[in-house]
Order: sequence, then structure tokens, then C-alpha cells
Amino acid sequence: MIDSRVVKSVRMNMTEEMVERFVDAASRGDVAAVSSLISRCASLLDRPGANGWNALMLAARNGHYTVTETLLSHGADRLVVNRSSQTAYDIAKFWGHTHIGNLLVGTDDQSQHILETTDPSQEIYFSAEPLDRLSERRSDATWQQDKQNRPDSVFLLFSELSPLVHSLEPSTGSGAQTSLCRFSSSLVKELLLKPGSVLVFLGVERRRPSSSPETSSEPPAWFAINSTEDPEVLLKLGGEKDLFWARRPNRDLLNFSQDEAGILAQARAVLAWHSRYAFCPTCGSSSRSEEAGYKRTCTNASCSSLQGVHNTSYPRVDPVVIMLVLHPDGEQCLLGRKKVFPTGMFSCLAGFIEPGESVESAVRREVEEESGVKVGSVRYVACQPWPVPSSLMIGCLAVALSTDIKVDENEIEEAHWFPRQKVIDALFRGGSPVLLLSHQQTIAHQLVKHWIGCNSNL
Ligand SMILES: NC(=O)c1ccc[n+]([C@@H]2O[C@H](COP(=O)([O-])OP(=O)(O)OC[C@H]3O[C@@H](n4cnc5c(N)ncnc54)[C@H](O)[C@@H]3O)[C@@H](O)[C@H]2O)c1
Ligand SMILES: [Mg+2]
Ligand SMILES: [Mg+2]
Ligand SMILES: [Mg+2]
Ligand SMILES: [Zn+2]
Repeated sequence: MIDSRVVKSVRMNMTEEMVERFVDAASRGDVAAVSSLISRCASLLDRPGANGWNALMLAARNGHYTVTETLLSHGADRLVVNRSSQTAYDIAKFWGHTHIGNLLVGTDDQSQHILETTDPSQEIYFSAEPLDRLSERRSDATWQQDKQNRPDSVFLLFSELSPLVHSLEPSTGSGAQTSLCRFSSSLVKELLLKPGSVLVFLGVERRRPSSSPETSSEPPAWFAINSTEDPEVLLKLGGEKDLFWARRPNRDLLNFSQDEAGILAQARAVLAWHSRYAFCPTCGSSSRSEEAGYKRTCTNASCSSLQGVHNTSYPRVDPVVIMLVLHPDGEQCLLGRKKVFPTGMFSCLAGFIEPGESVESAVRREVEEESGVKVGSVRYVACQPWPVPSSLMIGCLAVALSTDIKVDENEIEEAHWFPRQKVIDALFRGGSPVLLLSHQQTIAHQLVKHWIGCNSNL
């Protein structure tokens, strides 16, 4: 007679073994194995494996859309948490699998599913577009004037390109520490008449899906003003006590909510262009702002820039490649540091694209110029508007063909190959004396996370 405890422990082992097979199949994206195991034993669905993660969490971690969809269709519980109190949604978001995150919260529009890759672009700081730019309204002077006078229009104030902001209580939960100070038209009326004020129309608030279509009133319009008036006088306009000018771009501009960061990037980049192009680049005469701040026109009637379309009259966008270069062994990445970086901080190499150059060629040229490393294949990942003053960072992964490093000492202080584990420690364990990564809101940081997230066999 076999002892009932033996039977029980054998049965237990068999079940544990089945659970491990089930979560492993989900982790590998093996939808056939997942479906067949669920059909044989439905109770496997939410069972956690030995490491405390269940099938839905592992499918979310590794970006397996179809397995996630299958588990949800069998009723997998999206709200179960692992030992770090993370749900499958938290895990998907952390690893940049936006399409899985959307599926888990039910907002999936199937579009990203086709791309089936991690898509960090949705979360890239400075890239949100909460306003409809309504570019077709820029040359409608009557419409613009009406909007400028409307009591619900919002005006952002900049002094020499620094936005007026106020600090937020930490409890806001959005992670934002600062918020843009918003003015109504009555408060800025006089300021708009000052000769040194530049006004830019940013757009109108996008209708919330919940708002009823009959909502007659048009959503509020947003504007940005750059002023040369005394900043202390302008501060008083705000009225509130804890207002300040966000003067240090690489620090003060990285603490806003995603939406405000997107608005800030648009405003600051266009205002920066106005501040540098007060005179016509073609003939040197003064120029004036037109089309709600999206064009500058020369005041010299005989200037050739008035004939046809000239790119000198429109806001600059400077394309910059920024690349995480991977060692041929796939297990190390190339990071460099400039003299101006804080001690121990390393970042991706970057460089302005030159006229007539493709993204891929710029990646290869800049990497070789700055580190001596030759690059083969280049893959686009995501981009980031970088309003300092008006760059567009084009983020790529690149694979090295050579490994010897010889830095261009004019620009790069040092550059090294960093093993994956050292980068993981820096990413998740707050850096180490030898490696501090750039601010999490930079695309350089996102590229490193994307690389680590790509290979799920952590
Ligand atoms: N967001 C991020 O993660 C991140 C990271 C690194 C750099 N950046 C930004 O990317 C930009 C370019 O990086 P870089 O400095 O290494 O470029 P780079 O390696 O091309 O070197 C800069 C030099 O390029 C020349 N240059 C060519 N075109 C230029 C232009 N349009 N404007 C200014 N200088 C130009 C100048 O001589 C300048 O000194 C920097 O301004 C920096 O703010 C952003
Ligand atoms: Mg360079
Ligand atoms: Mg560079
Ligand atoms: Mg360069
Ligand atoms: Zn001119």
C-alpha cells in the first residue's frame, strides 16, 4: 500500500512541474504549448512559477502579444501581483512593450501588434502631443486674434527661453516635480504689446474621447510668449509664491509630466529659433514673425528669400543621431563621456547629421570620429525632440565591426565597452562608481533600457 503522503508529494511535484512548463512556454512565446496546457489543466492559468511570476507576467515581460491575448481570452487575472507588487501591466510598461500594456488595459488598437516590437517611442519624454497643432489656422489672423482674447486660452511665459514654473507637491503621483505656470489672456495683454515679446500659437487641447461630440465650445488654445522684460517683474505677474524660472535646461526641463514636456519642447524650440533669427539669414535685414510664430519674413522688399519657399524662413530642427553601439559579441555596449559630464557618467555617442548624409552614414561617421570604432548595421529605434535648442535626436542601435577604441579627445574624454550586467546594475541598482547613466528622461537612457529589454534572457 503506497503511503498517501508519497502519493500527495508525487502529485504535488507533477503539478509543480506542469506549472513550470506552463510559465516557461509563456515566457518563450510558445502559444501552442500554452493553449494545450490550459486545455488540459485550466487551473494553471494564474499559478505562479518558482520565481513568483505567472504566465501573463512572463508573456508581458518578453513582449509576447499572442500569448498575452490567449491568456486573457481564457480569463487570466490582470490584477495579480508578483513579489515586487508588479502586475503584468507594470512589467510590460517597464520593458517598453507598449502594445502589450495597451492590450492589458484594453486600449489596444491592434496597430502596434503588427509591428510586434517593443515600441519605447510612446514614452519618450518631450514627444507627447497633447495639443492639436492646427497648422491650418496659423495664417488666419482673425481666428488667431479671437483665440488670443478668449478667457479660456492658456499662455506660457518664458524669460530668455526659460519657462516660468512652479514646483509640485510630491503627492501628485505623476512623477512630475514641476509644472508650467499658466496665464490667462487678461494677465498677458500688456506684455504682448511690448516690442521684445514673441508670441507663438502652440495649438488647441485635443478633445478627450469622453467629451460629447456636441460640445460646442472649441477646446482652449495654448500660446507661448518669450519676453525680454525684467524677469523679477514678470515673476510678480504669476501672483503665486513658489514660482521660478527653469533656467538649467539639462536639469530643470526634465521634471514635467509627459504632456507638459511635449508642450514645452514645441514652445522652447520655436522660441529659440526666433531668438536667433531676428535678422534675415539671406540679406541681414530685420525680419518679422508671421503665421502665428511659424515663419519669419524679411522686411527688405527686394530680398530673394521673399521669392518662393526658403527654409531660412521656418523654424530650425537639427537632426542628431544618437546610437547605442553593440559589441560584435552582443554582450557589451559602447558608452562615452564628455568632460562636462558628472563624474562617472557615460552616455551614448551622438552627433549632428550633416547635409546630404543619411542617418546610417551619420551613425557610422560619428562613431568612428568619436571612438575609432567601425560600425556595420544600424537600426532605428525611436526619436526624441530635444529643445536645447532645437534638436531631433534619432535613436539607433548599431553593431560594431571593430572593437579597438581611440577617442577624439577634443570631444570625448573616455569611452569603454560595458558588459551587460554592469549596465543592468547601473540601470536598476542606481548606478555604481564606475557607471552612471544619463537621466532617465533622455533617449540615451531609453536606448540602453531598450537594448537590455530586447534580450529577454536576463
Ligand atoms: N537627449 C539625449 O539623450 C542627448 C544625448 C547626447 C547629446 N544630445 C544633444 O545632441 C546634440 C549633438 O550632440 P554632439 O554635441 O555630440 O554633436 P557632435 O558630435 O556633432 O559635435 C558637436 C559639434 O558639431 C558641430 N555642429 C554641426 N552641426 C551643428 C549644429 N546644427 N548645431 C551645433 N553644432 C553643430 C559643432 O562644431 C559642434 O561643436 C547636443 O547638442 C546635445 O544637446 C542629446
Ligand atoms: Mg561628433
Ligand atoms: Mg558627439
Ligand atoms: Mg558632428
Ligand atoms: Zn532678407
